[in-house]
Amino acid sequence: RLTTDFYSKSCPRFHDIIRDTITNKQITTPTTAAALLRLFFHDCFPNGCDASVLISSTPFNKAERDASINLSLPGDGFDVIVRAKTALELACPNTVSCSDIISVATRDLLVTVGAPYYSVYLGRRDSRTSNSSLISADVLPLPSSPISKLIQQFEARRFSVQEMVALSGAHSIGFSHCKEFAGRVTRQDSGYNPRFADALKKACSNYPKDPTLSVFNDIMTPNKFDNMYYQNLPKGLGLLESDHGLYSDPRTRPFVDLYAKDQDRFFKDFAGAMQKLSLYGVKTGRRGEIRRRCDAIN
Ligand code: HEM
Ligand SMILES: [Ca+2]
Repeated sequence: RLTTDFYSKSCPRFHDIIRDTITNKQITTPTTAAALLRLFFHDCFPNGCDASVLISSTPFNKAERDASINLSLPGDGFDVIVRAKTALELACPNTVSCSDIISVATRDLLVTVGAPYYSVYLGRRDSRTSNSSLISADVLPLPSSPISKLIQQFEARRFSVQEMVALSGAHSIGFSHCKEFAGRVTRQDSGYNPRFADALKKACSNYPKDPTLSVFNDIMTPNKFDNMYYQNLPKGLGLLESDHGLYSDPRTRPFVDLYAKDQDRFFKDFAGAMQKLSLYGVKTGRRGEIRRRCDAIN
């Protein structure tokens, strides 16, 4: 029941306003694209794309964004949505949902860093709840999880093994904090390229004292969305254990090889999987609301 032209009458400048907002933000803060992409994943994957991750906690409710796995979600992802919502409320009050804004802003930011375009269907409504306890029941993938567990988590949401590998291409941009992979750096059987392991040891040597230390997910082309992520994996240049696992496991490796060789195929499959992710568990009609502010239920 969602349509691509949902706001064409009620808010004709919808797409222009989002594009202006994300362009300004990405120029001043080039980490925004990766920040919002991860935020979008953490909104959609647990309970559907309903902007539940944007809700702030109150004295009576600990919200999703304060679940421990979400504490590292970068502020710039939240900020770009606040900016777009503010501009859209001025142009078309009480009309555009926060979940539609996240979906389109993510797509538009991805395009600015070189990712393929895909249409985003619109008409989502926003959740009326957000509860951190839902997130702690490990519904989001952990870098230390075995590939079998990751496959299960994606298949439980009707994403195939191939779609999981394509979506993991998101790690073509952005960075990870040292604590997410530091344990792997000192292991002999880590699968890291030895020179890469040495560089990581150096980069992270002070991480217990400085938890902000982080490393690019794709050391070769960190700010460009491309298939380099897959080319890195066979060389031992995958940063997270879960990245490396996609290459070492026979169920996922054929897709890593495919995408490493064929960027067009990767782009086609990534675009399809992102469109599918953006439709996962969406709420329409009375199951949701158009939030007036993205960080609070009406
Ligand atoms: C397959 C299982 C996955 C695991 C285990 C995983 C895990 C992680 C971890 C631990 C980080 C580092 C976070 C930090 O230190 O701040 C990260 C970063 C990131 N993840 Fe994933 N992720 C997975 C799949 C995905 C998917 C499907 C997407 C999007 C479609 C995604 C998008 C991102 C992005 C864009 C970043 C960089 C964030 C930034 O630079 O601010 N990840 N991921
Ligand atoms: Ca959600």
